[in-house]
This record gives sequence, structure tokens and C-alpha cells, in this order.
Amino acid sequence: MATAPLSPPTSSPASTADSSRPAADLTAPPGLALRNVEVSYGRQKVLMGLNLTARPGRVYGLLGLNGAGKSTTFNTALGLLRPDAGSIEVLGRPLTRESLSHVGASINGPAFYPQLSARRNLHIHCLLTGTTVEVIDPLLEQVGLGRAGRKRAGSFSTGMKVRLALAMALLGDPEVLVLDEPQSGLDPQGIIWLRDLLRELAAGGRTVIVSSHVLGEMARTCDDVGVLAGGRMVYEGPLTEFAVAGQDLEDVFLAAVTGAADRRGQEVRR
Ligand SMILES: Nc1ncnc2c1ncn2[C@@H]1O[C@H](COP(=O)(O)OP(=O)(O)OP(=O)(O)O)[C@@H](O)[C@H]1O
Repeated sequence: MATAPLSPPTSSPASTADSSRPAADLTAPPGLALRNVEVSYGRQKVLMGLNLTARPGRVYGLLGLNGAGKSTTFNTALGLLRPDAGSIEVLGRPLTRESLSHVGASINGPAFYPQLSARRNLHIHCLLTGTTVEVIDPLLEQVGLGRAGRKRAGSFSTGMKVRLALAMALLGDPEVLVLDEPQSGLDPQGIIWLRDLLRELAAGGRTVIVSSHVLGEMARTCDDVGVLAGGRMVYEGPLTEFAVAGQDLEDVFLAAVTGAADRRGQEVRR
């Protein structure tokens, strides 16, 4: 699938997820799909038959309470954790080194060499991934670090580190982007900037998957949501069908996850 090249982020007012956005293209293979995935840490089962489908051209928000398994889902989707059962597909192909080369990710917080400049960090990533270094300057501009490229990454503010992590994730112009809590550490201006960037990436045909606890921001950013509770997806689909007009996303979310917890409690008690 071809994706449109990135253009500088717009300074448009906050875009809000709404029903006027085009429906998902169900004929294209999902950017990322997990099928009946089971993952345990020792005796603790964390994912129990998890299904997730994130589609091109859409921003997908993975929601769940602390400890629901969002990071475990991302680590498994990226091949960093081996599932006990189930399968993972990227762009309709099995998870392999080749299919993973179409995925950019930022998980487990920003990771870089603090003693090196932002530019040098990106240079190393280019060498590791076989990406041309020509992309570095436009990318630094793209994430708002154009004037900070020569500064030591270790001296960056939290928000600047988040922007550098995003630049690393975007390095190979990936068709699928997986970001674990990308807003974390950004100020309100940065959050609006990120929202516009994610929407622009999706509008260019990419599959964008983010996790977050900030429900209001997810409501503004995402087309689709997956709500993880009790090791399973308790809702997956358009945001507008999860919290319909007039409903508060927080209320609907809490009802969905506590309902799942109650059901799970009953299963355990039985
Ligand atoms: N490496 C690990 N070893 C053992 N248990 C783990 C490990 N990583 C996660 N867990 C456990 O798995 C469960 C799910 O954790 P995970 O980090 O995936 O949740 P999360 O939804 O990302 O949480 P948060 O929103 O707090 O980041 C938790 O009970 C956690 O304690």
C-alpha cells in the first residue's frame, strides 16, 4: 500500500473525532491484527484470546485501566514477547522481520544515547535500519526539533525527548505506527501538535495505533477504539459507536471495564 509523504504539521484548531470522517476501508488488509492471542507472565494470564484489528487510514486508540495489558499487547505485536497462543499479522502478512520493517514504534518510553545529539541518535538509527540519512533534517523539522538537532539528547526536556522518540519511530516512513502513551510528557501545545500529526499520518493512509489514559484526548484523536479489560477486548470499533452523541466517554469506558471485571470475578468465583 502506498502512503502519502509527510507534510509539515498544520496549525489547525483541535480536530475532533466525528462521524463525518470516512468509514474504514474493510477491503484493505489491516495494518495490524492480533488473533486469539494469549500471553502469560509465569502463572499470571494477561491476555486471554485477545483480538485486535487496526486499519489503514485510521487512528486506533487502545484503552484500558492500569495493568490491563496495553504494553503487553504492544510488546507482543512487535515480536518482543512470544505469545502462548494466537497469531499476529502486519499488513496482512505474518509477523516476520520483513513485515516488521513496515512498523515504526515508540514503546517503553524514549530510548536513545543521552551523550549524543538528536541528529547523531537518528543517524545511528538510519545506519541500523538501512535508511538514508537525508531524511534526518526534514524529520527533525517535522517533530519540532529543527533547531535542537545538535543538542545533546540527554539535555532535552521531557517533551523534547518525546518528540525525538517520535522521530525515531517515523524514521523509515512506516506504514504502521505503534505508540505507547505518546502524549505523556507533552504540554497542551505539544498535545495539539501531536494530535494533528497523528491525524495527518492516518490521512496519508497509515495505520496509527496509540495507547493512552487521557480519554478526552483519545476522543479528539481516534477514529476507532479497542477497550481492553479482563485480558480481552470488551469493545472494538468506531469511537462514535462506543460513546454515542451525548454520552460521556469516561462514563462509557468505566462501565465497559468494570462490567468486564465483574464478569471475570463471577467466572473466577464459579
Ligand atoms: N515483565 C513482566 N513480568 C511480570 N509481569 C508483568 C510484566 N510486564 C507486565 N506484567 C504484568 O502484566 C499485567 C499487564 O501489564 P501491562 O504493563 O501490559 O499493562 P498496561 O495496561 O500497559 O498498564 P499501564 O497502563 O499501567 O502501563 C500487569 O499485571 C503487570 O504487573
